Amino acid sequence: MASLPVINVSVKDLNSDSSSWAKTCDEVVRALEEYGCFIAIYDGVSSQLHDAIFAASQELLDLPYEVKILNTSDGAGHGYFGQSPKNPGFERLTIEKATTKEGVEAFAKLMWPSGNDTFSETASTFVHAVAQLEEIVMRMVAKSYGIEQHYEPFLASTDYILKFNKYESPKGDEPRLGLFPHTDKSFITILHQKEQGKGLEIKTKDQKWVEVDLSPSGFVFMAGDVCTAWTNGRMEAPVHRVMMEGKKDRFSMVVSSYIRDLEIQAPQELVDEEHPVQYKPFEHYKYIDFHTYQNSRKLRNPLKHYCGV
Ligand SMILES: O=C(O)CCC(=O)C(=O)O
Ligand SMILES: [Fe+2]
Repeated sequence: MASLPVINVSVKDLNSDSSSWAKTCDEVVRALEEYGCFIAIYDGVSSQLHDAIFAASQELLDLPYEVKILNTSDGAGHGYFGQSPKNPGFERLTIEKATTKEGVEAFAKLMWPSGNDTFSETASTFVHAVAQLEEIVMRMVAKSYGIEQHYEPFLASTDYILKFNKYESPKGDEPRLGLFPHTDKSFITILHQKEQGKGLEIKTKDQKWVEVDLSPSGFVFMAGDVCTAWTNGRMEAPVHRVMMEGKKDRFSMVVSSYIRDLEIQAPQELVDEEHPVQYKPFEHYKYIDFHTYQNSRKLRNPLKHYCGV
């Protein structure tokens, strides 16, 4: 059975010599062009931080329902999700603007009226470390495509959201859908999981589901729809879902990036006769609004529908 490429992007290994860096750039681009994602091995999240973020997740998800539903969102369609008859056994809380002190502290205050410094510090350290992974990999992509000067402005205009996901194990012996198939509406999404095991599945270009057996040191690095548009279709956001099997609940952490203030448009370097422009320029948050308010879930390809040429 096919499996996703595994690529070491640990800072300590990459800095050692530049030929390994160039080789890793190639691997990253090839994986993202072929699968829209890969498994990154990354040393920026220590095992202590791994344990701390999942302890924080447990503490958060253990809060009473009346508290968790205070996590609302008026824009990006995130906020609390849970106890839905359509998607039983799935629960999620979301911190918006999670790389900012205000974002994390406002969330913590909502959940724990007198604040929760340990939680805030852990969430903040984790999201910064994962954002660093995104930057490392996207610099490789930008360098390989010769579009570094187009990537640079994104760095100052990126919002990160942090999601805490819980999937209950199925009641009987039958596997159960934990999260319906979708592509992410982000620029990039990075996924991390508490314990070794399966759950996440990725659809390949030949329409086969690949099970992702993720280790606690692995991160699934995934292109979102906005990356598809920006790379002029070279890196397609993969359709993915969660399937639950066995007796254990599954916990995952997801960091997604959103580009504000800038128009999303493929750089000229990625447009030529062989690669005519595929998407009209658009704003990321307007695309999110479209997704939130126009019920785009029914569409087979929301990005094409929204801004396809
Ligand atoms: O928990 C997972 O592995 C997948 C989550 C996901 O696809 C999402 O939050 O968009
Ligand atoms: Fe997703």
